[in-house]
Amino acid sequence: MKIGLIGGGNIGKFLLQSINTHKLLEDSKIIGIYTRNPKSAQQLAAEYDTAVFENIESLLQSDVDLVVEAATVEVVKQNASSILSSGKDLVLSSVGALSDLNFIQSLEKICKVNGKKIHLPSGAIGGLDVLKAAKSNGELESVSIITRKPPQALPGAPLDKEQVLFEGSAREAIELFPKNINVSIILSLAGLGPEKTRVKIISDPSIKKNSHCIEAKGSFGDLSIKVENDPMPNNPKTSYLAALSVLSSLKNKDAVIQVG
Ligand SMILES: NC(=O)C1=CN([C@@H]2O[C@H](COP(=O)(O)OP(=O)(O)OC[C@H]3O[C@@H](n4cnc5c(N)ncnc54)[C@H](OP(=O)(O)O)[C@@H]3O)[C@@H](O)[C@H]2O)C=CC1
Ligand SMILES: O=C([O-])CC(=O)C(=O)O
Repeated sequence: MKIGLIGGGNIGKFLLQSINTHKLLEDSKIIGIYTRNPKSAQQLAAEYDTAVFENIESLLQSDVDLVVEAATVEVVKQNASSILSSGKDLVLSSVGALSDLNFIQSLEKICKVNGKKIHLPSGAIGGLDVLKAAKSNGELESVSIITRKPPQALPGAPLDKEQVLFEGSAREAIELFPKNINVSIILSLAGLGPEKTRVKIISDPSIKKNSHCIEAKGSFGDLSIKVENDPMPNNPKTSYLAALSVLSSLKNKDAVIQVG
């Protein structure tokens, strides 16, 4: 599989290392990278044996089979349609871009017309399998997530005391914290949607890990799950698990035996 990568930050570099250097994905290679800063694209290309796409247009015209986005919510909003229309599958890190039902429906249409797929990794959380099963008979009643991060990972957080920075719906949360709460949107997509998914974001100077506590109720019973994530070394906003989940999506996307 020929992969094109957008974004050369934490997740992008992790994928370059895992796929191009350590060859963890059989018969696959990241053949080119597009990122905002051309200098850093050149450096990454030299270090990880890949090419540079000067712009999105050249990525679209290339022969990559699949594009992995590891950039921003905005990049997905601007480019997802043209990537799928150009005949490439898409794997998203910035799943927060899919908080708008109309946008999802328009992408779905493009996928159907072009025979393409969008893969949404579970990111920095777990429990999506439970929510999908629980809502299959329409009897999932409530879903919430409490995200707790160190203040260095959150915009506008005080360094000296714990503070609730946000409480509301997943739709509002991703508008205000697009780099921090993509998890609430993947949770919404598996469960009750972005209006009905309750979110609390807490800045906590006493912790080093990014934790996500998910609770759900329905006719199945109760779910309570806590993930305590080590952050990526260079970006405390991003949990290591988020990067691993993108690699896992790539590994499993064509598996003949699907788990979960
Ligand atoms: N689903 C989930 O659970 C999680 C999702 N995420 C999301 O995944 C995405 C990637 O995360 P991470 O790797 O940590 O982020 P980083 O900030 O480390 O890297 C982002 C990369 O995207 C590039 N970029 C920014 N804007 C553009 C643009 N307009 N066009 C092209 N490239 C651009 C940046 O370039 P430059 O270096 O020039 O700024 C940088 O290389 C983020 O949106 C993040 O919020 C993160 C964690 C969990
Ligand atoms: O990495 C995390 O713990 C969560 C995160 O940043 C996001 O969902 O955007």
